[in-house]
Amino acid sequence: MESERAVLVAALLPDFNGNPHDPLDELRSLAGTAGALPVAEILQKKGKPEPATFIGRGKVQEVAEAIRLHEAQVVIFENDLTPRQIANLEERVEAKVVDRSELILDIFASRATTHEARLQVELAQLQYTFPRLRAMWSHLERISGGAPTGIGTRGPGEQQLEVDRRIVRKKLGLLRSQIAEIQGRKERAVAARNLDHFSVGLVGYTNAGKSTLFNSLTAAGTYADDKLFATLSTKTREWKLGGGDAVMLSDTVGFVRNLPHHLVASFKATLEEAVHAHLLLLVVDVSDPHCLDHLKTVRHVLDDVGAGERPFLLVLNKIDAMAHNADLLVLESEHPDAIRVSAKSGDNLAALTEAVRDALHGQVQEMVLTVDQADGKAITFLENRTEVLGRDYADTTVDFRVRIGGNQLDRLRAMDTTARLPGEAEAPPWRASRTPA
Ligand SMILES: Nc1nc2c(ncn2[C@@H]2O[C@H](COP(=O)(O)OP(=O)(O)OP(=O)(O)O)[C@@H](O)[C@H]2O)c(=O)[nH]1
Ligand SMILES: [Mg+2]
Repeated sequence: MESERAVLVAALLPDFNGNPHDPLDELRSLAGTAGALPVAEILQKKGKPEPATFIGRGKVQEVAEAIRLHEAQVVIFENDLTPRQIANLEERVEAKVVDRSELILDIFASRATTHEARLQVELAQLQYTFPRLRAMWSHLERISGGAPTGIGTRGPGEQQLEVDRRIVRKKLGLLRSQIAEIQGRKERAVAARNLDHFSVGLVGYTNAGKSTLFNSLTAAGTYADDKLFATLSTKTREWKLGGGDAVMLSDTVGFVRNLPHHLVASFKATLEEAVHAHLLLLVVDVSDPHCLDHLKTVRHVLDDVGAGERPFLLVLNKIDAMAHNADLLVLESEHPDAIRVSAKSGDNLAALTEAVRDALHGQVQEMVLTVDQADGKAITFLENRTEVLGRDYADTTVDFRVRIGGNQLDRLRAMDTTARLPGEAEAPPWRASRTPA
């Protein structure tokens, strides 16, 4: 299929949070990922958007000329537009107009390979379209010569709109319940797995090399590609660290600046799998001159999904392809424990493995657990699964002094025994297990 020729447009408002030196940098790669060929770029600095067309009248003219000159078929906006603005712009420039959210939704739609991801994208797209139905219809009416323009607004168009709305609402409900069902099943599986294993999540900006790293570390065949959002669904495999140690490693969807709101909402559960990981590997592509911005974005999204406080290791990837990068120096001074690797060549992956192994063993704590003397289940577990350093008998209870791994402790708690940890009843298991007894 031939690429659509695209004119890229950005209105730089005071709250613009992209790259000030190259404001269209990200939109360019998003457009390329969606299969468009950017042929012209138009910028406008503005204090606030024009209500009708977002950019000013003169700029609209410029866009229309660029379309003619470069024989472009589509205009892609860095900004999100209202349905009315899109309709107005399309009329004036005589080409299709797409905004940033639509573009990202489109990419996600083309990438969704699992059932769950397809449902999630469909939900996000419908949610995005829903408030636009009215504008879409009146727009259609206008370009079809203003079909049934009866008195006021109660024409067939309005009835059609109601029907459409009802259909969409029903469909939204159906999608939500289907997704909830899949996710419920998955959550239970993840929870069960996390009790048995130490889990590690790969997170990072899209195209950072997460899947490549995942493949190198687990010798698995996950789809890696030089495209944004190559991975939409979380994949988990065992990662053998050597010396009999193993953790569960998860590959996840990449992040990008200003992810459309609906997309974050419908992918929240997928992103939240990262929340449940015991350790996050935050992968940064240091061959990208904007890697500091990318890291900022990633931390932002992690905060959004409630994973901002998870323990993490910073992984500086693509050191083989690194040019001089001022951002890298900043990163390394702020994160002295960051690990430089090349997922592609395998360089320094041993150091990464070592760091994860440290994190795994760092979880082992010495603590005192009190159990009832009659609680055979707890006592058997402690005797067989932990290193018992001492036993102190009281009337009906016994205090075990043990060295116990965090996941062992979680498992013990899930078994519903009488084992208790003084003063930690309120704390979540993983935080608790890190607090020395
Ligand atoms: N030079 C170099 N390229 C790498 C390295 N690691 C990954 N790449 C390339 O970077 C591109 C993106 O890799 P992926 O592993 O798909 O990235 P990702 O983070 O999974 O991307 P999404 O799933 O889209 O978020 C691919 O073309 C990889 O071959 C590396 O260490 N060095
Ligand atoms: Mg990937």
